[in-house]
Amino acid sequence: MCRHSVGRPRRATKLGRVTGFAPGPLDRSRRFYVAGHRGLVGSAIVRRLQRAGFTDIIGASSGELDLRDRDAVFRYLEAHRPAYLALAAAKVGGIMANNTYPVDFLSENLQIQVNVLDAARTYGVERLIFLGSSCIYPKLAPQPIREESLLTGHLEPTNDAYAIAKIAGILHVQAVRRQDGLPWISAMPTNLYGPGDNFSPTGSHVLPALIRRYHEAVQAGAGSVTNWGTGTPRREFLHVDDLADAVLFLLENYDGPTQVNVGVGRDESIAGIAERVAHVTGFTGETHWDSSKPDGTPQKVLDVGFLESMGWKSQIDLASGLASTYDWFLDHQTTLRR
Ligand SMILES: NC(=O)C1=CN([C@@H]2O[C@H](COP(=O)(O)OP(=O)(O)OC[C@H]3O[C@@H](n4cnc5c(N)ncnc54)[C@H](OP(=O)(O)O)[C@@H]3O)[C@@H](O)[C@H]2O)C=CC1
Ligand SMILES: C[C@H]1O[C@H](OP(=O)(O)OP(=O)(O)OC[C@H]2O[C@@H](n3cnc4c(=O)[nH]c(N)nc43)[C@H](O)[C@@H]2O)[C@@H](O)[C@@H](O)C1=O
Repeated sequence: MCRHSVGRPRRATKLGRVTGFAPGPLDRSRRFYVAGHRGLVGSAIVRRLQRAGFTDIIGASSGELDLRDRDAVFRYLEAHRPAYLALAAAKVGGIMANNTYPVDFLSENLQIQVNVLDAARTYGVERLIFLGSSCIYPKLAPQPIREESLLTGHLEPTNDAYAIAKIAGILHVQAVRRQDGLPWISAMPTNLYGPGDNFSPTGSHVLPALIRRYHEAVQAGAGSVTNWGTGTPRREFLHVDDLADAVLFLLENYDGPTQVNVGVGRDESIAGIAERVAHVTGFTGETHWDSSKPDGTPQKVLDVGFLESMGWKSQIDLASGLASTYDWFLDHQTTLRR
């Protein structure tokens, strides 16, 4: 097994932030593997890396490389030997998909993570970022949610299986840091949206679902739409291009065991979000709520103080992000991936 130690000795602070050690810029000519490069997040990371001048970015679709296949993953890493890796491949879905298929969300994500992280360790990936999700935090964590809230309470039942897989990923990265001294890190994004999202009516997250629903209502001349739940839960939304920027920022500026929250630090009710989407799509009818569908966690907004203390802040406000995502949806309606 290859064991690479990168950088000078480190000293951890309370949040695990490292003092006296700066990871520094990544070498733009070295190979960067973006696992999940066709997804919402992976494709945004590729765009960000290209803009930053990376010249050797690799990826493989799930058809070309099923990351649940351990032998295939090891063969891929052995053949390609990336220096850097962003793990943005996962089984991902909204509240209904998570609630309906918990075994798939637990099992597939554990397999993908364990295979990729083990192979990356074996073949000496020097810098790696693992992506989790804000659902790793307890359902009733104090808001805004700080990184220290991890493992302090019960999870939201609609996504507990997915959350457990993601928590295992965080621990996996921390264990590699402890055992091998590699400067691998984890980031926990809040709810994301943007170009390349999954707009499936049943499988997607709320924003793409509402964009499609309101758009189709306008097209059909419908007088009302019905959304899931009560509309009272509160969520925070980060544009995926901001997340991709944070991913590169963290790889170049952060080296610590604590998973880093990535968000905007502001939330809004789902009913408020629905009003925004109605406005963007030009829908003027009524909105109804189907309370037989799950609300999920009542509120989820991240404390982003840790990331902001390092010098990063989100740039894309929800109004303009929503407008550009709707434009993207209009341009890609006929070629949506789901
Ligand atoms: N979307 C969101 O709101 C949030 C996402 N995240 C995290 O970001 C990461 C990426 O999510 P997102 O981009 O939204 O998800 P997407 O569903 O858009 O993309 C997931 C990607 O994973 C790949 N993938 C899935 N299963 C396999 C497999 N068995 N083998 C190979 N590749 C596979 C897919 O490849 P292919 O296209 O080739 O099939 C796809 O490109 C996840 O870790 C997720 O937890 C975190 C917080 C919020
Ligand atoms: C990112 C995050 O995403 C999921 O958790 P979630 O935050 O609950 O995400 P969601 O976007 O699916 O729903 C947010 C809220 O919106 C309401 N809602 C209304 N109408 C629709 C609707 O049509 N579709 C959806 N999906 N939700 C709707 C819905 O009832 C809920 O109250 C998990 O996958 C979790 O694992 C995870 O990581």
